[in-house]
Amino acid sequence: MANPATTYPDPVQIAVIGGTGLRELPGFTQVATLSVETPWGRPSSPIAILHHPSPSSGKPIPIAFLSRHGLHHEYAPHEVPSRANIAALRSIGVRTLIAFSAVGSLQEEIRPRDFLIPDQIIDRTKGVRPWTFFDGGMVGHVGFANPFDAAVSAIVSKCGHSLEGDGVKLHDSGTLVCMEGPQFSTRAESNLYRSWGASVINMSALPEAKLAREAEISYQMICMATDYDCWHSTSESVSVELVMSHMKANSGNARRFVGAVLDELSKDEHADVVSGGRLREQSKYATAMTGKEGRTEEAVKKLSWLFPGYYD
Ligand SMILES: CSC[C@H]1O[C@H](OP(=O)(O)O)[C@H](O)[C@@H]1O
Ligand SMILES: Nc1ncnc2[nH]cnc12
Repeated sequence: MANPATTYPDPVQIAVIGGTGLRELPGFTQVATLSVETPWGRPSSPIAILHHPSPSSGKPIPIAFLSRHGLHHEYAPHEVPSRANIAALRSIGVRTLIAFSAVGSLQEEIRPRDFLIPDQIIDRTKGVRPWTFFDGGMVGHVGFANPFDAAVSAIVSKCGHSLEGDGVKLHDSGTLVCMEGPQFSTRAESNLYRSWGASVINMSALPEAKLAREAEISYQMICMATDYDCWHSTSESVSVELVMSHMKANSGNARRFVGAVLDELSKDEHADVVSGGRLREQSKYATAMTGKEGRTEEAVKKLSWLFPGYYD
């Protein structure tokens, strides 16, 4: 499209964050490109609004697409402006977020090019990434025992299995280690994570998943293994070349998988799941602990941008 619109009139409930090797979703009609400025700065890329026909009603369903590392992969994992990304998505109405990630495998049976839907995360980031919206005069605590959304995960899982036999191999659960990077792990670290029973490793799930939870957005990551990290005795250790070669070779399957998930989420029968009702107003109560006298004007202003009406 030569000149897509710069505004979109309706709330956009579903979004995809594309990671390494998945910087766009071809095959959809792009109807708008939004540049959103948030109190936490600008997102890592403009937000593309894509139209996707609902398989149940035929109605066009809007999908937001954001590129985690920027349009040209210019943001390292620790530089990704996750607060701006999540705030911008929430501000346009997003309540369900599918995040894609290239990961290293920590288990023999999770082979390069296999997909995995994680259900747990171990945080190995180093506290250098801003990781909460609730600071500077508004304290808030949200539950994170289950970092991913079980209802969305069940839908993603069904879609992945429907593509099996067609080149897609899916693992339904697993623990994801999110490390700081940008350097890859040492062999001792890789073996330590294996001894903890972890399944896969990346540098991107956090703070993205935590911020999505604070912003009341149901979040599920789809991982695609691109290497055996550096623990495997017979495989070559992870490198950018190795990651990109598997990503490139399997990008058709990755896109088909995400497309199938969007097809399914766009069905009327999932309207409740997609609208994120389970988390609605969670953050209003999570932040109610700071008395009005203790709140700073700046924190209230920023959080009121994210949650209009919560602090009136
Ligand atoms: C290029 S290898 C390391 C890089 O790949 C993954 O990116 P993403 O999660 O955005 O697909 C990993 O998390 C690292 O950022
Ligand atoms: N081995 C690895 N470690 C961290 N992030 C990755 N992304 C892809 N492979 C990875």
